[in-house]
Amino acid sequence: MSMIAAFYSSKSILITGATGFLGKVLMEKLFRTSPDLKIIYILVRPKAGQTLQQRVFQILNSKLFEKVKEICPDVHEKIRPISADLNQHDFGISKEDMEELLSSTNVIFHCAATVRFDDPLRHAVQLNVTATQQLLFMASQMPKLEAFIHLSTAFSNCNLQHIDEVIYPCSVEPKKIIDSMEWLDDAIIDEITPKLIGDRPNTYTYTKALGEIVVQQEGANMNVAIIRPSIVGATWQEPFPGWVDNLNGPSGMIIAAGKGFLRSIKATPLAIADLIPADTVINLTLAAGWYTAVHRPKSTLIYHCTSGNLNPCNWLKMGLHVLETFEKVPFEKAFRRPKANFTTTSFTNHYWNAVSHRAPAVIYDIYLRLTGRKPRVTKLMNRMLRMLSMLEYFVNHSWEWSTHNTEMLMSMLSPEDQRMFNFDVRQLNWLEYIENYVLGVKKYLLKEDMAGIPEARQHLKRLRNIHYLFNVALFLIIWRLLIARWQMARNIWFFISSLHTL
Ligand SMILES: CCCCCCCCCCCCCCCCCCCC(=O)SCCNC(=O)CCNC(=O)[C@H](O)C(C)(C)COP(=O)(O)OP(=O)(O)OC[C@H]1O[C@@H](n2cnc3c(N)ncnc32)[C@H](O)[C@@H]1OP(=O)(O)O
Ligand SMILES: NC(=O)C1=CN([C@@H]2O[C@H](COP(=O)(O)OP(=O)(O)OC[C@H]3O[C@@H](n4cnc5c(N)ncnc54)[C@H](OP(=O)(O)O)[C@@H]3O)[C@@H](O)[C@H]2O)C=CC1
Repeated sequence: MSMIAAFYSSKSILITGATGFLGKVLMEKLFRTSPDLKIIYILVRPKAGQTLQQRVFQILNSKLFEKVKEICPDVHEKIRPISADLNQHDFGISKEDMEELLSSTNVIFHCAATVRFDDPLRHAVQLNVTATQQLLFMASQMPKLEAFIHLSTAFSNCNLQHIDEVIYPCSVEPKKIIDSMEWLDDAIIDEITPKLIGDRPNTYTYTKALGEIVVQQEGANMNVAIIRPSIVGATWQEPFPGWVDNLNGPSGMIIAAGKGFLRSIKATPLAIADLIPADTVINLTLAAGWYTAVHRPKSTLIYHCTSGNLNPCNWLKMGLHVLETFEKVPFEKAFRRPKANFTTTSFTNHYWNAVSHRAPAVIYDIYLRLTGRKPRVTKLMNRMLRMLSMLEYFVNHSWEWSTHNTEMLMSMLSPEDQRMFNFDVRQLNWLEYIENYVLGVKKYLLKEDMAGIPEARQHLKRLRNIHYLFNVALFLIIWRLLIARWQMARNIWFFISSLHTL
C-alpha cells in the first residue's frame, strides 16, 4: 500500500489555484490515488461569466478527469468550491465558509499566483506576497493542520547562478513592501519597480522570492515546505502524456513555431532547457506534503523540482526535437512552414526579426487588404514578438539548482511510492516527452483533430511551392533592377545567356 496515498485518504485538503494548470493536475492525482479522501476545498473566484459550480463542472468534464470519474464516481461531491478572491481582505470568504475551513483543513496546497511576467508590482505583490501572508494567517488558526505546501518557482532567485535549497534574503523586507503598497501611488510604484527587482527580469520572479520569505517567517511554527519547479511543461505520464491547457512557458512558443510564426529565437543553444513535466511537479508536491506532515522536519524544507542537473537537455536539442515532431504531426492552417533557427547576437536577432517575422506579416497583411479582408497578421506577430522578448531572459541564461532535499525525499519513499509518485526525472526520455508535448499542444490546446493531418501536410506543400515561387520572383526582380543599373551585372547576364546558346 502506498504510504502517500494512505496519508491523504480521509483528509480535508485546501487548494488555492485549483483552476490553474498545476492545480488541476494536483486535484486529479489526489482523487485518482486517494479516492477515499474526505473533501477538497478549492478557493475559486467567479470568472468569465461562469459561476463557481460551472467552473468546477467544466474542470470535471475535461479529458484530464476521465480516469478519475471511473475510479471515484462521486468526485463532484468531494469538491467543495469556496467563493474567494485572493485580492480581497480575508479573500472575501463568508463567515460560515471560513469557520468550516479553519476547523476542518488538514493540508493546504497554495498554488494560486499571478504568473504573468509583466504584472504591475502592486498586483504581483498582492497575489504572490500579501495573499500568501493572509493564507498563512488562516493556516495558523487551523487546529487540525498537518502541512502547508507552498508552490514557488526555481526562478525566484534567478539573479543567482548557483541556487541552493535555501531561502535567500531580499534587499527590502516583504513586510515593508506590503505596507508601502498601501500608501504609494501607482506612478511612484512604477518608478521604484526597477530598483526593487534589481537584476531579476520581472515582477513575477521578484514577488515569488518575497513570497518565500513570508512563508519562512509566518510559517515558522507550522509544518511548511516550499516546492520550486523550473519551467513546467505538459504531463509526462499521468494521467496521460502530453496534457497541457495553457499557453504559458514553452507551450505558446511551440504553437507559434508550429504555425510558422516563430522563425527565429534569440537563445543560447547550449544553455540548459530546464523543463519539468507537470505530473512530476505534482508527484513531488504530494510526496513533500506527506513527508512534511508525517516526519515534521525542524525547518522549512525547500525542494527544487528541476531537470538540469539530473537529466540535462539544451535548447538546441529541444528546439530540434520540436521541429522534427512538426514533420510527423503538422499543425493545421500554418502561416508559414515550421522552420526556425537560433540567433545569438542582437544584430542577427534584429535582422531575422525584420526579415522572417515583420516583413512576411506586412506582406501578408497587404495581400489581405488587396483581397478585401481585414489585416491581422502584423498585430499577431507583434504580440508574439512581445511574448518572445519576455521569455528571452530564460533561454539565454543557465542555472544550477542543487537537489539534495529532493533526492533525500526520493530516498524516503517506499518502492511503491517511488513508482506511484515518481519524480525521478532521470527516467525521462526527452525525445519521447517532446513528441508527446507537441502532440498534446495540438490536441488539447489547439483542439485539432488527428484526422486533419493529411490536409495540414497538403497545406504545407502549397506553402513550400508559394515560398519557391516567391523567391524566384524576388530574385528576378532584384536581378532586373541590377541589370538596369549596373554594367557588371549586365556582363554576367550576357555571359550566362551566351552559355545557353552554345
Ligand atoms: C529553434 C526552434 C524553436 C522551436 C520552439 C521551441 C520552443 C522553445 C520555447 C522557449 C520558451 C521558454 C520559456 C521560458 C519560460 C520561463 C518560465 C518561468 C517559469 C515560471 O515560474 S512562471 C510560469 C510561466 N509564466 C508564463 O509563461 C507567463 C508568460 N506570459 C505573460 O507574462 C503574458 O501573457 C505576456 C507574455 C506578458 C503577454 O501579455 P499580454 O500582451 O497582456 O497578453 P495576454 O496575456 O493578455 O494574452 C494575449 C493573448 O495571447 C495569448 N497568450 C498568452 N500567453 C501566450 C504565450 N506565451 N504564447 C502565445 N500566446 C499567448 C492569450 O491567450 C491571449 O489570447 P486571446 O486570444 O485570448 O487574446
Ligand atoms: N507554470 C509554470 O511554468 C510554473 C508555475 N509555478 C508556480 O506554480 C503555481 C501554479 O502555477 P500555474 O498552475 O502554472 O498557474 P496558472 O496561472 O495556471 O494558475 C493560477 C491559479 O491562481 C488562481 N488565481 C489567480 N488570481 C487569483 C485570485 N485573485 N483569487 C483566486 N485565485 C486566483 C487562478 O484562478 P483563475 O482560474 O480564477 O484565474 C488559477 O487557479 C504558481 O504558484 C506558480 O508560481 C512555478 C514554476 C513554473
